[in-house]
Amino acid sequence: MSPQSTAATAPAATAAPTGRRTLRLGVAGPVGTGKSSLIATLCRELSGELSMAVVTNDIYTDEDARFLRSAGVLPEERIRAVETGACPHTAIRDDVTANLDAVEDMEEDFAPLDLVLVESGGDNLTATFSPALIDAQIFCLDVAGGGDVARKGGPGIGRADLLIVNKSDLAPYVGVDVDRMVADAERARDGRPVLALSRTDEPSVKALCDWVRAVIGAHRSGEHTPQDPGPMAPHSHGPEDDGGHGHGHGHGHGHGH
Ligand SMILES: Nc1nc2c(ncn2[C@@H]2O[C@H](COP(=O)(O)OP(=O)(O)OP(=O)(O)O)[C@@H](O)[C@H]2O)c(=O)[nH]1
Repeated sequence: MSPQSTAATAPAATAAPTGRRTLRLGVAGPVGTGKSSLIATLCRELSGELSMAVVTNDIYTDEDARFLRSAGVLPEERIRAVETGACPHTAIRDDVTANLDAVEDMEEDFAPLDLVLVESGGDNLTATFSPALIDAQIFCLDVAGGGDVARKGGPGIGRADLLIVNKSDLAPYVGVDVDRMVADAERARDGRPVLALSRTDEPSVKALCDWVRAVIGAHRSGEHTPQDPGPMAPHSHGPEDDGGHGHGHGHGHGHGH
């Protein structure tokens, strides 16, 4: 793989003097699907064997970073917040400068890092990371969003490196057939992996960790190629979307959640 070779503005992931190469892994998905919890789980499970850091994105707050710090899953200084001040997808796709700065700072401050997790602010079904920012990405849905969501497709569902169907423990309470939701998602993904996850289901947590380890291995050996799932669908903001705070980039979302 040639990491970030697609973007002149994106230098290759910092090759630490030891030769270890950091995997930059994005986690995107609609609001409340469990992105922060998934990242907390990964930190809890993997920080004993990997050197890790986290960059969170929120529109106006550092709430996700505070949640992760209070969870005590990593030393506080390894968790940093980027306040996007605009739609989350802007900072992970259109102008990734603030995130790239944060990721590079982390890689420099804690070299050698094995894994930097970048959490997108909760957005809609079409928000994905630019390969100028990350090497691989997880897209996170949950059963509470409804069993039909996986069928709706879109770049994250269709082409993220891993699709998570999260909170599988809640499926009986929300009338969702997890196996069917996973099968629908697999159909939309041309063989790319789908994982039903619950933080309370150990085998699923282990499968998630194994996937991350495998991507790190492939990244190091040059077998992993960052994919661009594709851009946002064209869209436009109505005044009610704007909430009076002025996005300034003239579009809106079809929130799918
Ligand atoms: N039952 C259950 N609840 C979960 C699971 N994972 C996360 N949650 C809950 O789902 C809610 C949202 O989780 P978060 O991790 O904050 O979701 P998020 O996607 O980071 O949310 P935003 O940052 O607001 O977009 C919280 O109440 C979590 O405790 C899970 O595996 N099972």
